[in-house]
Parts: sequence; C-alpha cells; structure tokens
Amino acid sequence: MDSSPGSSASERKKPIAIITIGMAGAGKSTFVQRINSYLHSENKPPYVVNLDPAVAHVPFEANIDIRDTVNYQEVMKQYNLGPNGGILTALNLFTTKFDQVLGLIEKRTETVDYVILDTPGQIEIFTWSASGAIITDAIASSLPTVVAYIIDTPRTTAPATFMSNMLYACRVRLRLAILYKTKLPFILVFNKTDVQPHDFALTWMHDFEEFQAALAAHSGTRDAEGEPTYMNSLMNSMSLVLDEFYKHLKAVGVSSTTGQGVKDFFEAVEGCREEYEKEYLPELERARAAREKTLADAKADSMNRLMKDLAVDRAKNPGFVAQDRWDPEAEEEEDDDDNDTNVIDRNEDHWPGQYIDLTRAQRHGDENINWPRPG
Ligand SMILES: Nc1nc2c(ncn2[C@@H]2O[C@H](COP(=O)(O)OP(=O)(O)OP(=O)(O)O)[C@@H](O)[C@H]2O)c(=O)[nH]1
Repeated sequence: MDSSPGSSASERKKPIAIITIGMAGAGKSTFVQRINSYLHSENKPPYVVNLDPAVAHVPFEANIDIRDTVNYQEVMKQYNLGPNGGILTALNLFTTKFDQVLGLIEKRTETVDYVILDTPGQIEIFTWSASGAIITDAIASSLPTVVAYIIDTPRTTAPATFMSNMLYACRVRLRLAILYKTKLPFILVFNKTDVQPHDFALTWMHDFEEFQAALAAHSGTRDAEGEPTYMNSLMNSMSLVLDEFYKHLKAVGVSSTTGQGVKDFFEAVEGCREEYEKEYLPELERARAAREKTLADAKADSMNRLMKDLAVDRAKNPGFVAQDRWDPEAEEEEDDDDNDTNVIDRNEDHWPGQYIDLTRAQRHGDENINWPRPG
C-alpha cells in the first residue's frame, strides 16, 4: 500500500492484476501461495481470485472462489460432460457473472495493491477459450494487468523442451496481442530454481549462438551422414522467431518452495505497470473509442431508418395512429433476475476462515440451479 507521506487517495496507484498461467504441474498454485504469503509478510495482503473450478484444494486464501458460484461436478452431470468440458463450461458460466467479480474488486481498489488470479490447471482452457479472453479483457480494461507465465525450469533444460515451452508462451502472448491489438505485459517466471537454477535459460534467451551450440551438442540433431536433422533445422529457424519474442519480455527465476526470487518478481511486476500505462493503456483507449464510435454510428443509422419507416407507416395508416397510445395498465412486471446465484467475497461472508476445509458439497444454494443451456 502506498503510505508515503503526502500520498492521498486520489494519488494512490491502482492495484495491479497478476494473471497466472502455466502448464499443469509447473507450480502455479504453489507460486500463487508463495506470492500471497510474501505480500502478507510485506503487509500488503492481495486480493485473490481462484478461477479453477476443479481444484480439490486451494493452498491459499482466495477472496473470490469460482467454486462458490459454480459446482463443477454438478455442471458435468447436468451437461453430460467430461472433466475438460466441465471445467470450460463452469468457467463460461462464471464469466457471465464476471461483472460482479469486477464490482467486488472495485470495492477494494483503495485498500489492496495486488489482485492475483489463479487460472485452471489446464492452460488451454483459459488461454484459448472465449471466457479466458473475456476475463482477461475485463480485468485489463479496469486495472494495470500483467500475465505471469509459470515455467517448470527443471523440465526445460533440454533444448527441445525449452523451445517448445517458449513457443507456447509466445503463442499465448500472440493470442493476447491479436485479441487486444497490443501486447499485455508478460513475465516469464522460471519456477523451481531451488532444483534447477534458471541461468541456462537466460543465456539461451539472450545469446542465440549459445542456444545453437546447445542444440548441436544435443543428441539426435545430426543424422547418420553427419547432416543436421529436420528437427535441428526446424529448431534453428524457430529460435530466430523467438529472438524477437524475447526482446520484449521480462524473465525472472523463482523458487515457490523457498521464496527465493519473489522480490525480483515484484520488481518485474512494477516495471510492467509502466509498460501497461505507456503502451497498453493508450492502445486500449484508442480501441475503446473506435468501438464506441462504430456502435454510436450503427445506432444512429438504425434509429434514422426506424424513424423513416415509422413516418411512412403513420402516413399510410392514420386510423392506427389514433389508437396507438401507451397503456399503463398493460405494463408488464419486470423480470427479476436477481434470484440467481451471486458471486461472493469470502471476506464479507459470515464463515470467515473456514472455506479451505469445506467440502464442495456445501454451496450457497446452487444445487437446484438450472443453468441455461445453449440453444
Ligand atoms: N522443488 C520445487 N517444487 C515446486 C516448486 N513449485 C511447485 N513445486 C511442486 O510442483 C508440483 C506442482 O505444483 P502445483 O503448484 O500443484 O502446480 P500447478 O501448476 O498448480 O499444477 P496444477 O494443479 O496441475 O495446475 C508440486 O509437487 C509442488 O510441490 C518449487 O519452486 N520448487
């Protein structure tokens, strides 16, 4: 929290949102737990949102937990889905309530410095779904936002796995760039550095020739005649593509187990705030203004056409015009859609601190919800 002398509520920086993504097993949840406890120790407790409906145990205290709103098991049953379809549908359903999540976060902007979002373990469910895009867009439109891409460092020491992981990160970044026409700040977090330091990765990222040498030293890169294999040539070309990707990236090494490197991570996050404000925000505002103009033009156009049609109709049917009056008696009662499940902020709930142990059987009356079906 900014408690520097002279700082006032109006000068206070907005909290920064950290969206954590990563391959299953990379250590995402452990990382979120680590940064959460680090921020608590710094007296800056974050606001945490768990977006993984299928996680059995959340090792950190989430302020908002998707599992309180959507029962993933129930969704699988109702829609006759397997685990991945269930997670995706649960996320889709939750996304329809995301305005409430934003409202709850908004209420905390004066008191928190960081909002942390943990995403489903299956990375593609978040990164390639419409829901993931809507959630990212909604957050990034309201707060400075950074994507933390968690990498399992011990499992990327072979040049081929390193490259495939980097390519995946590059694809995720490109996907976000295509969606928003500009790139959200992105941090590569090399996790598990207690087991495997990440220096090799930094060297490979910054020195193309070192990576080529590592590739050449790796078995399977030459065929029986000593010629480079297809795989070798492919990886060489790919590494040229990645070179451009690395230029705009921040990379840090972290051990979520020991806490080593967490401070560096937050320094990178602060650097991303600047990047967001200088690069992302102006683009976002330009895109928003363009979208609003297109919408306003379309609205004005359809209104003009409607008025013209009405004028023609009325000119043709003067008798109808005399009867066409507003009847207050005929006014229908408005639909009350507030009976629906609401997103809860656990801090405002009346069973503080007990949620981690709760079996997911205890919900807030969502057992009888009939979620809308497509079509
Ligand atoms: N040595 C070491 N192990 C870690 C570290 N971070 C996570 N792990 C271990 O890696 C495994 C996976 O960690 P999780 O936090 O469950 O990983 P995840 O990416 O959330 O996995 P999903 O739940 O499948 O999404 C666990 O056994 C963790 O204890 C670390 O920094 N060092």
